[in-house]
Amino acid sequence: SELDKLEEKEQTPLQEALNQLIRQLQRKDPNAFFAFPVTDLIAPGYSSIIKRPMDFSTMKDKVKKEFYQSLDELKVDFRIMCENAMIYNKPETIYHKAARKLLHSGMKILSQERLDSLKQSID
Ligand SMILES: COc1ccc(Br)cc1-c1nc(N)nc2[nH]cnc12
Repeated sequence: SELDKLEEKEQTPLQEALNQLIRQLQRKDPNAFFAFPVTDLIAPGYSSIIKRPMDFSTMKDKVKKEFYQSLDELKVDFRIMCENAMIYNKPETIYHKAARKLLHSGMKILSQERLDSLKQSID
């Protein structure tokens, strides 16, 4: 019914774990450079250089739509997001540096040990 469509769907344990991880990762992006998609207006030619754009808002949308079947799939998108910034932006730029730093801290948050123990809590 119309009401059913409006009512929020219950989050699955996987969705809760994914959203928790995204919150932890976003805290490592204080400038919010990775909060929303990069546009060609912000970064000229971006869409012709970067084949797989990714950002935190897109990750959250994928969680909501249950596109992620595992925690590891989030790790793939996170790495792509950081690598995109290091491909498009030259090493001396603040965006390249922010991406390298974010990737480094994010890989700790998404370490195999952390994901394995989170997986236990989901099963
Ligand atoms: C959403 O992107 C931005 C938002 C605000 C501001 Br200021 C810069 C960016 C941005 N700019 C560039 N050149 N490369 C990026 N990689 C990820 N973010 C960016």
